[in-house]
Amino acid sequence: MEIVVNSPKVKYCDNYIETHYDYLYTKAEKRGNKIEVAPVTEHLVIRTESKVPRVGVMLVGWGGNNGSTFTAAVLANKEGLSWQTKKGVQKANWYGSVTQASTVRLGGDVYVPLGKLLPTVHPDDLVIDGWDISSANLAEAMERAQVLEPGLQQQLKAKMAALKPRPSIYDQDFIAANQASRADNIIKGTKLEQVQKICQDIENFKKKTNVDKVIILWTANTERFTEIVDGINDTYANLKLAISSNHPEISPSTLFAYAAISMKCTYINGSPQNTFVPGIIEMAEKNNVFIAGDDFKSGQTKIKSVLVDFLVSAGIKPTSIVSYNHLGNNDGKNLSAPKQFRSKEISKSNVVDDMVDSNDILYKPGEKPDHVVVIKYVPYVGDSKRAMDEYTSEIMMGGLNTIVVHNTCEDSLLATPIILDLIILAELCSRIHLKKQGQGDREFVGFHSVLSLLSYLCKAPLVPHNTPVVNALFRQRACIENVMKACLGLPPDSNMLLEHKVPFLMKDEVSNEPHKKKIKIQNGGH
Ligand SMILES: NC(=O)c1ccc[n+]([C@@H]2O[C@H](COP(=O)([O-])OP(=O)(O)OC[C@H]3O[C@@H](n4cnc5c(N)ncnc54)[C@H](O)[C@@H]3O)[C@@H](O)[C@H]2O)c1
Ligand SMILES: O=P([O-])([O-])O[C@@H]1[C@@H](O)[C@H](O)[C@@H](O)[C@H](O)[C@@H]1O
Repeated sequence: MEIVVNSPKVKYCDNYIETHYDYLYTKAEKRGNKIEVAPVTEHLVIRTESKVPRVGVMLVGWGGNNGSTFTAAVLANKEGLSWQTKKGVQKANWYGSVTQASTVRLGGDVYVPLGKLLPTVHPDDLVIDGWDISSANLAEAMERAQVLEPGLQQQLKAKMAALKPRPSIYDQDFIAANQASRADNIIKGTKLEQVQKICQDIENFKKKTNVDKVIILWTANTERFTEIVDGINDTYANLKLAISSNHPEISPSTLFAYAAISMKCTYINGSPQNTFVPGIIEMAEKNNVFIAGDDFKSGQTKIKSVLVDFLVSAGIKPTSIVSYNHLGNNDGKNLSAPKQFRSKEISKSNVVDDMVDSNDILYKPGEKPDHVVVIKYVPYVGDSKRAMDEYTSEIMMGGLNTIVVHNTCEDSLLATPIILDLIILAELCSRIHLKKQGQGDREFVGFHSVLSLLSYLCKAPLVPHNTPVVNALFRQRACIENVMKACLGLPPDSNMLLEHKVPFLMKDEVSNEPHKKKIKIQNGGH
């Protein structure tokens, strides 16, 4: 299925799609008791390279529940596998992926898969590799994860067994002590030597697979937060020196990010820790490399960013949010340690700030709902995360409304499609370049290195300095959809549907006779 835009503003060239796009937005400023508002139009030229490269993905934590499940899902979908379950035959699919299983309205009642709006990497074509502190091969990891049905695992076993994670950087100071028993596959040496080895691994992977681009994604365990120390990790130069001097406060995830950026590879953080210390952000900006994160937005938080948005935008005041969950996978085991839980608690707690701050009718300055996050490790339930949420809100005249949500799922089957979308959308963004119209031979430029367009997929979106954090889920999704439409010269869906409301815009013009309501009078009723 091919989308062809009929517009003088859209040019289909051999290697790219080019559009002349008027980007409209509004500037508003409070001045005393006045608010000054001005519509702004930026006349842009947007160029999207249409040749999709051969993409390699290197997962840090490849042998984990998410890493092994993602790899199995790519193979199972590529081979069109199906397997017997107690409810019948199940076929491989990408449910939960916004690029593969969600649609966007092009116009009228025509909907297309979001991932088909522009040329994007096909999941079947991804080449996967990675690192793990555990030496288990991917078949052993898949079995250990207890996520996928045996009928599927059996079909994948041989191929997965051939995949072996590369030795990784292990630092017991950053993840829970209970992870030490897994650490039998580590790179010895100083931090600089470890970074150099990671760079060699990336180079080796590129040569072995002949991929055009490599994206590196952290799906390893949650680390404790790194302390931001002036002179150590506060600038790119200091970070470089700190690594050379083997400073203990440089985490494995920051070392991976440093290596990735050194190799010009996009780096994505699927966990909540602050991998992106200021020195890394400066390094990414100076090297014009994408970084994105933090912490996959997969389940309980995703629902929260919809429910609170609904409540606040409906003028209802959430006053207490209690998010409890328990799970029994290794992620849960790692999070049972206080410092690692604290990283997750932070990323799960800030997700309502933008919605609360948007409504000063409900909330006084600085006022927030009570918000509690609880995570418990219960080995027996494995990857089947049980989440229970209670939302208490004030409604009018002193009324209270309490919403309780119970949500059970295989956590890794929620995170795996998020990993796919992060990879596909990050790669697409690397092929989009813009400039202002009328700038002649001025260079096209790409998005800012901090790829906030991926916020939809992250609990704690990393954004460029001094720019707003958006957590409301459908605003985040609209950002992705509308940027992709802009690359086709198409306007955002305003949802006004005036073509169905204003007679002279309606397809079959209707008479302007006032609409006579037929009111049935029954029993002389009033
Ligand atoms: N729904 C979800 O599963 C979900 C949602 C949001 C975030 N996350 C985050 O994703 C990450 C992975 O989740 P998971 O369920 O796959 O966990 P997991 O424990 O099953 O997998 C993590 C893997 O990372 C490995 N590892 C740990 N430190 C490493 C290092 N320094 N280098 C390389 N490998 C290392 C471990 O050996 C393990 O195999 C966690 O940080 C988790 O908090 C998961
Ligand atoms: O994405 P989400 O469901 O809000 O949050 C999840 C937590 O509830 C879970 O305890 C943790 O193990 C997962 O890594 C994930 O972060």
